[in-house]
Amino acid sequence: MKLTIVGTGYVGLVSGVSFAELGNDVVCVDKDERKIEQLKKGISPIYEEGLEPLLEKNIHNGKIHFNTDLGESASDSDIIMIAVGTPQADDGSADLSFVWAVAEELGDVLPSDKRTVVVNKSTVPIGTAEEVESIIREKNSRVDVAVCSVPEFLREGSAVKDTFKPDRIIIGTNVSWAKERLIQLHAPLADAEQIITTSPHSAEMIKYASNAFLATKISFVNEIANICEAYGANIDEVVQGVGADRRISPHFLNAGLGYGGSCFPKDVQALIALAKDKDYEANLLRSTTTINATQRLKPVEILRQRFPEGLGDVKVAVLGLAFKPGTDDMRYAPSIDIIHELVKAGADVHAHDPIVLDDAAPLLPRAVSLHENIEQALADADAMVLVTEWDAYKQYPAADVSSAMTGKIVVDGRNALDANMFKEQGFDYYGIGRR
Ligand SMILES: NC(=O)c1ccc[n+]([C@@H]2O[C@H](COP(=O)([O-])OP(=O)(O)OC[C@H]3O[C@@H](n4cnc5c(N)ncnc54)[C@H](O)[C@@H]3O)[C@@H](O)[C@H]2O)c1
Ligand SMILES: O=c1ccn([C@@H]2O[C@H](COP(=O)(O)OP(=O)(O)O[C@H]3O[C@H](CO)[C@@H](O)[C@H](O)[C@H]3O)[C@@H](O)[C@H]2O)c(=O)[nH]1
Repeated sequence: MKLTIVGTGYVGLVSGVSFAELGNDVVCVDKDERKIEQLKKGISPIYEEGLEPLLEKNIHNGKIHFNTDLGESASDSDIIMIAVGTPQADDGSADLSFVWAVAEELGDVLPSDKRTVVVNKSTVPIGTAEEVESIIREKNSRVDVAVCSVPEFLREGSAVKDTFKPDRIIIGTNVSWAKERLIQLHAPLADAEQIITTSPHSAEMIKYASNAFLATKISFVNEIANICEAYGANIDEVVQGVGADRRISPHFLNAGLGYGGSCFPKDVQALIALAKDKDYEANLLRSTTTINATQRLKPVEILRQRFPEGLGDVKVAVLGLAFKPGTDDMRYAPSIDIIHELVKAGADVHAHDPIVLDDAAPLLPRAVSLHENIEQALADADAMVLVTEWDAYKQYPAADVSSAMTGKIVVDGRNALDANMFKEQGFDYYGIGRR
């Protein structure tokens, strides 16, 4: 099939490369000329395992092309996917201006003599597919188009794997020819029972509900971890016991510094705003966000207690800047808030990340020192705070941490370190819900 994908962020690029790998002819379009120039050379603008080899291979095979102009491929495509950003607006709702702009453009370029499926892959409020279709039809009343919702569920850091091994594919449309075409496109990726067809409204809600549930699961386990701490119970043992109930499952129950990234924070806010538009107060989701905002500052709270005289001149090594391992994405990363708070309190902060340093700098206070190797960040530190659980940190010997640092305080914000190893080295170890 011939596909055009609009937007080459995580979703557009990973989908484009994956559908090309499956034998489709793909054109990825982005307004960002610099990105398109890089992509034409096989350079991925994002760090994502397994993406660049697939990109190079499919450029070489001629299955994927890149363009800044939507018009060139749109008139010839069987399916056009919208994968542009839907960031958070000031009132918490989803800012749909990029989606509306693409809809306007599609109204100008879609042909009247060919059936085109337009797919919304971006995460958007209920009713957006309908609205995109009316914008297109207002511009061209003779157009033969069906606008559908096929939300994306990939995770950063495992995006390629998730695309080729999805738990489910949601196809939201009430138009039978569009449904058939979309089932045919996605069939190589999933078993028939994994392909769930719904109305566009339900598909749009499935995406928000999935992210809101997962975010709430994280805030739930963090709340339980905080209560564990107060009473001396251990969250690892508690999760093992709770997660053994198959109705709950042990997955996505890692206590830590809460969720960050480009999706959960904005999507939970967008769902709260969507409910409010219909006069419904989403109280559970509000609690999810409140717990999350407090949780990320736990390391600062712990250090304040350890240094009651204040953090002035206390040297703190912060390990990990990206919002999670396996990505260079800094969007809503806990490290940003933690470092800002530490610097505000007068601490001398030295940070490290194996992937993201230069791109992180503009988001951090100027006073922070960024280091390319772990040893430099740890040198003479009074305390170490692990923010992102990169393998490099998990594998770093406690004895080496001990010899590099002056102090003996370690705050393991992701419960990723071996507490006993650190205790054996004489450290005061602080985990989340585990001591
Ligand atoms: N990042 C993820 O892991 C993920 C996963 C699932 C769903 N989503 C959702 O998918 C959507 C895209 O997310 P992302 O992280 O890939 O986005 P992103 O913001 O990283 O990238 C979007 C791209 O779209 C381009 N763009 C904007 N307007 C354009 C236009 N009119 N024409 C052509 N290109 C245009 C931008 O230049 C940018 O390169 C969002 O709604 C997001 O919530 C993201
Ligand atoms: O048990 C857990 C699991 C995750 N996290 C945190 O939650 C955030 C999100 O993690 P993850 O879901 O792995 O990454 P994302 O790439 O943000 O993916 C989420 O957001 C995407 C965008 O909508 C969806 O497509 C995915 O299905 C959904 O998992 C990160 O900060 C993690 O550190 C925890 O604190 N505890």
